[in-house]
Amino acid sequence: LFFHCRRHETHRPPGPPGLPLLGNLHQFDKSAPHLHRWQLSKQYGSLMFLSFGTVPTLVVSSAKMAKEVLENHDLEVSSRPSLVGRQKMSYNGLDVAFTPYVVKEKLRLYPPSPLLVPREVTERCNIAGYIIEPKTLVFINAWAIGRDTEAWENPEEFNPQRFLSSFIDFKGQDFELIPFCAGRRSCPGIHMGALNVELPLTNLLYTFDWELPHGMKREDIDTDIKPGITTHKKNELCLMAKNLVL
Ligand code: HEM
Repeated sequence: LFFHCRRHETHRPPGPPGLPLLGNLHQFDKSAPHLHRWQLSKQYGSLMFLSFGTVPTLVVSSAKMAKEVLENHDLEVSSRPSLVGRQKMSYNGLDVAFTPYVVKEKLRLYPPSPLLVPREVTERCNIAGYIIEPKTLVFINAWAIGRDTEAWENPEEFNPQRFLSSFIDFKGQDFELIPFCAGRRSCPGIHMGALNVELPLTNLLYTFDWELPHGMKREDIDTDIKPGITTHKKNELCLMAKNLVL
């Protein structure tokens, strides 16, 4: 078994060294895994190898590599590990502001599921020259891809206007914006999900004028998120609804 593992190690993408049996589990940051893996990917590259105990894991952190995995290797990387079967998805997008551009910008910077839903490799495949073995878990880090400096200008800036002069959409064709992922296992509820964000939000904004509570300034609004599989605001945003438009 030892030699078997060593032989495959030479074909693996780069990644932080791990401990015997534990792999990289001891380095696992439960509170913000997408941030931790994004930081690691800056050191080890946008196709990075981790071991969670005995489970081999790939982390994809750039638009280019997401295209390679989800388009060129869509078939081999389209299974699901059984552990995620009952994960709940969140459709709460009510912390975003107006118009589809803003929805897109929100989905870029705060994807509802930052590490998307893990996949499992079923067939041995070559990704970017590396040999990836069956049973490897694949995480596509949508959080990192939304901040990919090769794909986005000033990626950390919340600037919905960037979509006014661009055709980039979240339908799974443009790999720099994949909150619903892409390929044959992408979200079948994409249209319902997007409408559930856009319609309530549009109605709320059309019907009321909104103000910050007395004494609160724009700069006081924080965008921190709670640790978890899906994105929830850490601190609630309280707004005052005024002037009902009849
Ligand atoms: C803003 C709302 C939503 C977001 C961001 C979202 C995101 C996702 C993501 C990232 C995946 C994994 C896709 C992949 O691995 O390629 C997924 C899968 C899935 N989603 Fe959604 N989703 C949303 C709403 C919905 C809704 C409204 C439904 C159903 C009415 C739905 C049903 C599903 C199902 C059944 C899968 C599993 C598909 C498969 O494994 O083949 N989603 N979703």
